[in-house]
Amino acid sequence: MSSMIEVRQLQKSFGSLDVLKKLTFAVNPGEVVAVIGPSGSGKSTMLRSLVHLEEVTGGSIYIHGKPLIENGKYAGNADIREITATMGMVFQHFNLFPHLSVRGNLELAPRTLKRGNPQEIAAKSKELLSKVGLADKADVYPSKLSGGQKQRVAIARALMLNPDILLFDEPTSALDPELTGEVLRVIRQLAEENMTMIIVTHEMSFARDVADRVFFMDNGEIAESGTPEQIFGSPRLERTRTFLNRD
Ligand SMILES: Nc1ncnc2c1ncn2[C@@H]1O[C@H](COP(=O)(O)OP(=O)(O)OP(=O)(O)O)[C@@H](O)[C@H]1O
Repeated sequence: MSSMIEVRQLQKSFGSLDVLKKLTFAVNPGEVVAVIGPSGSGKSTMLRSLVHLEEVTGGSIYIHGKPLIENGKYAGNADIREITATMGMVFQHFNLFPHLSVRGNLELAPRTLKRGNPQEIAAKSKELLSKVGLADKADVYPSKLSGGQKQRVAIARALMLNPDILLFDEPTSALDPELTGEVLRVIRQLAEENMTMIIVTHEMSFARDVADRVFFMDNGEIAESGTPEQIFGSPRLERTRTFLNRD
């Protein structure tokens, strides 16, 4: 089985600050990986590097075995837009376009990339809004939605291009506590449907429940990785335990 995504020796520096220090990992199809770790450990930068929102300073990224980046350089023969379109990203602050309706937000990327005709794209956006429980909000503008609704729109939007992998950067951190459940339920449902996902989160009980594997990032490295039982249960994992107890 080839990996959905494989990362080798990935490095990222901002000036003299080494934010990612030779990260190496692979995620298999259908796997859910939760990434936890202290603030500033490089979790967001790692996700942003995967989708080409950051220029890395070294290492390689392969998507479905196809090189996106090799030895820090964008692989010449790869169509970066095609490869990164196989990944959907959901941000902490939703990043919806305020001037577009909910449906407009969903349909912009597939229309721009000409993924289907307008009728097909409209049918898909309708289907995905139903999936996240927002069928009645298609014509509403983001400013009229709650944070939980905005994040569910963002998830539906990320699904519009049929991504092979979804990346979540602290999807519930900007939400009032009573709104996190509705977003976590959607993510849990995607996990049950075998969507491959990497989820950066501070929701420890959610990570424990939904993840097949947990990465504990510390200071630009994956300090520990293992099943939720190993990460959350083992007294051996000293650094992780200190972090979990502090949180
Ligand atoms: N554009 C940038 N320029 C300079 N430094 C940056 C930039 N983006 C991130 N950093 C630094 O990189 C380090 C890692 O940041 P990153 O946001 O990836 O951490 P994180 O683990 O996601 O933290 P948090 O949990 O607070 O979101 C931090 O020290 C941060 O200040």
